[in-house]
Amino acid sequence: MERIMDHLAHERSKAQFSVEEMKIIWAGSLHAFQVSDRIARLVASDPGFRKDNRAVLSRKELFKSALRKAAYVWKRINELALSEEEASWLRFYVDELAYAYIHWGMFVPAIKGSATEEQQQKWLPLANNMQIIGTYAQTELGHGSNVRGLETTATFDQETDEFIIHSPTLTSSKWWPGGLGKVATHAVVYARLITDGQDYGVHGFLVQIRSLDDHFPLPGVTVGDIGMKFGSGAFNSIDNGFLRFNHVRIPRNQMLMKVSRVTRQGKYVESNVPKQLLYGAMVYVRQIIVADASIALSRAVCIATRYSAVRRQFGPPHEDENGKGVETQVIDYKTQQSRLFPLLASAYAFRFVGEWLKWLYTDLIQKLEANDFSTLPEAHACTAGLKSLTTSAAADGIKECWKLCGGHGYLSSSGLPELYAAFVPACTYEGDNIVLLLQVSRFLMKTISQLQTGKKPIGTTAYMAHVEHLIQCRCTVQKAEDWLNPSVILEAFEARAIRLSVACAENLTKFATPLQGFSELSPDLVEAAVAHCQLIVVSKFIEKLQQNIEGNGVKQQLETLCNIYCLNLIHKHLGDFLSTGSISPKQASLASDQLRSRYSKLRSNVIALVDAFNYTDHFLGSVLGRYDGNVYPKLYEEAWKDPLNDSIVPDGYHEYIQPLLKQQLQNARL
Ligand SMILES: CCCCCCCCCCCCCCCCCCCCCCCC(=O)SCCNC(=O)CCNC(=O)[C@H](O)C(C)(C)COP(=O)(O)OP(=O)(O)OC[C@H]1O[C@@H](n2cnc3c(N)ncnc32)[C@H](O)[C@@H]1OP(=O)(O)O
Ligand SMILES: Cc1cc2nc3c(=O)[nH]c(=O)nc-3n(C[C@H](O)[C@H](O)[C@H](O)COP(=O)(O)OP(=O)(O)OC[C@H]3O[C@@H](n4cnc5c(N)ncnc54)[C@H](O)[C@@H]3O)c2cc1C
Repeated sequence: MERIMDHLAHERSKAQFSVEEMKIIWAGSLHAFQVSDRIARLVASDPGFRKDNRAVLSRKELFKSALRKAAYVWKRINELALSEEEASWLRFYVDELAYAYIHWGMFVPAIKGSATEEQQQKWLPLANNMQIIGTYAQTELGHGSNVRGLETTATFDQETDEFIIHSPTLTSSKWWPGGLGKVATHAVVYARLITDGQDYGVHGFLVQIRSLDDHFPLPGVTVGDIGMKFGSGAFNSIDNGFLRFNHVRIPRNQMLMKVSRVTRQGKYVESNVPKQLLYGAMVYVRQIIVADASIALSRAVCIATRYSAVRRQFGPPHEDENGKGVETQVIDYKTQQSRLFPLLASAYAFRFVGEWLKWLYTDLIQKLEANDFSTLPEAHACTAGLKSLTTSAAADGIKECWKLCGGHGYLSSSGLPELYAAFVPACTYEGDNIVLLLQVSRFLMKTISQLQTGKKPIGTTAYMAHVEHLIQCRCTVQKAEDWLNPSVILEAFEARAIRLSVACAENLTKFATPLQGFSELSPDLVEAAVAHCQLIVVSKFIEKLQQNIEGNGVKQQLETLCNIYCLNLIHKHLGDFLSTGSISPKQASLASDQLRSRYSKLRSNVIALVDAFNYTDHFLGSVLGRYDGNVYPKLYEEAWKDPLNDSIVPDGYHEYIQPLLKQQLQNARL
């Protein structure tokens, strides 16, 4: 036991940089670090936030436990008079999916984004004080991705000055909204607005669904939970629900009227803001999900890295720091490094691109407030594309981390199965990842077509202004070290991205209609979108390194991580880089050489690099990822806690095992 604890300490002593300074870089600022650190410790030390028994709870127990915790979170926020920032950190570190995620993450932002000032003044105080609990009811049984295909209707009745909300078909039943099944009192419901016999498409409406007195559904409302979801724990603590309306009436002023409104006379009036603002809550949540992807991936990587340093298998006998003969740490196998280190680099890359995306979103909001809508298409493309890219990579990465931990990774106590089950739906919710990439490709094709009109591309598409150069340039790498030059990397990624996009644009012209072309070429368009999004991540990582980065050795570690992130992408997408002529086969081979050498350079720092995430053992929730590396005794201890071990002889022995054994014995005697 002692040896293992010493082992991680020895790993930490090998770090070539200041972990404390890296913690600040990871958190985003000294202030963010201090607040998050304080709240993380507060949560970890409070027995009310225990979560180690989640995997063995039944659905009902799990749900009730999540309700208790959500109420306790609210109590502590008020008792401690936490600021909004501190409250968000508290919810984050409690790490229990509950209705509050949708209430704060979607219901409140939907009101902020789509309601008029007057409506906000009425509804936001109620929501902010949790006097009402809200959900975001968009998806239906028959349509999720295709929002324009939603079937729920909101028909204006001029006589009573009300909307009649109705579910005309089974497929129009709302299906999936979180917190809807058993908790929410109100919902932002997306429905087709019909007035004067005309259908004006999907709009948002604020609808009360349960009584504030006895919590029963209001007349005309049928509501319930959609059932168990993948994995133990994970999303089963939340009540994703179904909802049907039978001619439910709401006052006219509960239509969210920022984008358009219906007058007392039933006239439909559009305002001067783009109708896409109706989808504003989705843009908001997508940028949060990118931040969440870096968190989820970094948790898994932290677990797999610490465990890989503790675990020993095979190998020529080595001497450890105390001169004892030991087997090889699995982290020293090159295959383990080539699977794990790019994931560590991705966690950092996604953290930085998430930080940038948060800035882009804040900038968008400021512009929208000044009636400047010019950056909305780019913000939509970036949030959609990066949400897709980072969640797909993080979900795959978590699964890889579980395999990197061998058999023990499959145990609930490793924390990895639940982390995977809780995170993988991020590839679907808030927009299916493929559908979102197709949105990005549409944006790219539009940008390319506008190049011919002389319109200058801006922001993340600014590189497209150099299309002529990027289409014919040749990568200058001649030796492995040349791959450490950020401008060489950037140009290779820009060339690959634009060449894939231009090829799609050219191929699209060969079809009878753009629609047919888009459909036939959609796999290619998705690849072009991925290349563009990877370029964004690469360029934001490189930009981060150009900032003033303090701390002993911190910048050097980030440079190594950046190199690994980029070179591994080249390695993984070699087909793209070679087929577009962005690099040559010889340069690809030099990139692989450089990648191997970066792994060796990173090796002695990896434990410190995961320590820099500053995750408490409570938050990690993993025996394999414990800070002290004391894995084996704790695994044994955890095993004893399983309810099956409550009794020596299992329940069911007398009914099913004993008679069987006796029968065999009798048969043998006969
Ligand atoms: C120390 C460490 C530090 C840590 C830092 C901080 C950590 C923070 C961590 C936080 C943790 C929080 C964890 C969060 C986890 C959350 C938990 C659970 C949450 C679950 C929520 C799930 C909720 C949902 O799923 S809600 C339902 C979402 N549904 C969808 O997304 C549907 C997808 N479909 C669509 O979006 C559209 O319908 C679309 C775009 C596919 C269809 O488009 P289409 O072109 O057919 O139609 P139009 O609608 O007509 O579009 C025309 C036009 O508009 C443009 N456009 C489309 N969408 C948008 C938009 N959103 N914004 C702007 N513009 C848009 C489109 O591109 C077209 O443009 P053109 O120019 O005409 O081409
Ligand atoms: C855990 C969880 C929580 C959720 N929470 C909420 C919530 O709070 N509120 C809410 O309203 N919704 C919620 N949802 C619903 C979610 O937003 C939708 O499931 C999501 O938008 C995907 O839509 P879909 O299910 O219709 O998938 P579909 O669109 O039916 O996708 C099925 C397949 O078809 C493919 N496909 C679809 N369209 C195209 C296309 N045009 N081109 C190419 N391929 C295509 C997809 O890539 C996918 O492979 C939640 C979902 C989950 C899993």
